[in-house]
Amino acid sequence: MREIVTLQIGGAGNAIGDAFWHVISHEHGVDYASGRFGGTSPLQLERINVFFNATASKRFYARTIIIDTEASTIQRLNASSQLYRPENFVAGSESAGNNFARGYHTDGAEILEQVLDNTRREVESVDSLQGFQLLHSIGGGTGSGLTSLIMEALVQQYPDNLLCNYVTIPSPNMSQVVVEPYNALLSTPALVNNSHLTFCLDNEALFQICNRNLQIKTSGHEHINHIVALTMSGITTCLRFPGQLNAGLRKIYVNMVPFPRLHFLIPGFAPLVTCKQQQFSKGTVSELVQQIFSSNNLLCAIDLRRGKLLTAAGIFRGRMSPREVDQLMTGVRNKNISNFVDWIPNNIKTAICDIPPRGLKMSATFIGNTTAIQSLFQRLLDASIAMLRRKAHLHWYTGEGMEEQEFMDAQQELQAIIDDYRCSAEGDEC
Ligand SMILES: COc1ccc(-c2[nH]nc3c2-c2cc(OC)c(OC)c(OC)c2CC3)cc1
Repeated sequence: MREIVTLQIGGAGNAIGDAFWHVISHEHGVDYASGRFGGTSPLQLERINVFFNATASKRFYARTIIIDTEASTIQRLNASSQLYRPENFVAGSESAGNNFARGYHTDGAEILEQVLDNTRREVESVDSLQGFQLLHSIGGGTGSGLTSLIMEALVQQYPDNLLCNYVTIPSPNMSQVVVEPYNALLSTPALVNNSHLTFCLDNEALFQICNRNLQIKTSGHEHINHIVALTMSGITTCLRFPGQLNAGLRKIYVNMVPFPRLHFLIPGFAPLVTCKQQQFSKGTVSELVQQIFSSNNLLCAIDLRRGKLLTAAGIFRGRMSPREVDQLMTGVRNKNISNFVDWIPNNIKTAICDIPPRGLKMSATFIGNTTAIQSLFQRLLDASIAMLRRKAHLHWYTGEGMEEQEFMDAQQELQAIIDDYRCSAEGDEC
C-alpha cells in the first residue's frame, strides 16, 4: 500500500486538517468520534491505509501528526475524536506569536525533534511510504516558520519521498495580523525549494466564495474549512479509491509539474453550495465542467484568462457518462486553446470515480498549473515591499535573530518564481 503521513501545523493547518478528516472518514465509513468502521462497501476499505492506520481493536486512526506551538488549539481535537492518536500530539509551551522568526528559530525549533520523532514512528509503521502532506498557513508564525523548518528536515531525512503542501495564503482584505505579508514572504524559499506539490488555498478567494457563491455574510471559518476539505477530498479521490489510474502522489507530480520549481497548483471545486443547498443541487455534467473552468470556482483569487494552463486535471465524482465528460473537457480545451500552452501536448487529464462526496449527486474538482498564478505571487511581493521599504515591524524579526537580508533574499526568490511562470507562458527558456 502507498501510505501518506499527514502533518497538520498551526491553527489554520489543524482547522483544515480536522475538516479533511471529518470529510474523508465519512467517505470511508469510519465514525469520526470513535474511529469505528461502519461502512457498507469493500471499496471504502480497499485503499483506506493510504491515510489511516488500523488499530488492534479494528478501529482506525488518522495517520497524522497534530502540531502547534501552543497547546490550547489542539487540545480541543484530542477531546473531540479518537481518530487522533494521543501520542501524535506535539505542542509547544508558547505561541509563535504570528512571527515566522519564532516559528523557525525559537518556539517552533523547541518542538522540532518531537515532531520528527513522531513522524518517524508513523513512517516506520507503514509498508511503503509515498510521501507527506503538510497542512498549514503561511500568514501565521507556526504555519510559516515551523513548517519551513519541518520541510527542511523532512527533505533531508526522507530524500526519496514527496512533500505535498496544502497552504492557506493570507489576504489583505481578510487579514488577521499586519505582519502576514512578512511571514508569507519568508515561507517562499522553503515552498519553492522543498515542496514538490503546493496546493494554494487563497483566503481572498475563499472569503469571496462564501460571500458570492454561498451568500454567507459571516466570515465563519467553518464554511471555508469545509470548502477546503471537500476540495482536498476531491484531489485525493484517486489516491483513496480504486480506479482506472494507478494513482500516487508521484504520478500527479510527474504529470502536472513540467519543471520542478513550477509546482504551485490552483484547486477549484463545483458545485460550491452550502450543506443546505446541496440537497437541491441538480448539477449536470455540463454545468460542472463549465463551473470548474470559471475563476469564480477557484480557491485562488486569480483570473485563468490572464495566463496559460501548463497542465490541468479534472476529477469527477458520481454516476455520469465518461464519454460525456471526455467530450465536454475536450470541448473546453478546443474552445480555449489559447489558454493552454502549446508546448505540452495532452496537458489535460480527466478521472472519474463513481462514489460521490457526501450530500452531493456529483461533483468536480479542478487542479490547474497556470501561469496566471503570477498575480497571486505579485500580491504577496507588493505587500511585503510596501512594509519593508519603511522597515515597518522589522524589529519583531531582527529581535529574534533574523537579518534584513533574509527578507531581501526571499523577495528575490519570489520575484524569480514570478519570472519563471512568465517565461513558461511565453514558451521561453526559463
Ligand atoms: C495533466 O495531465 C495529466 C495529469 C495527471 C495524470 C495522471 N497519470 N497518472 C495519474 C494521474 C492522475 C490524474 C488525476 O486527475 C485527473 C489525479 O487526481 C488528482 C491523480 O491523483 C491521484 C492522478 C494520479 C495518477 C496524467 C496526465
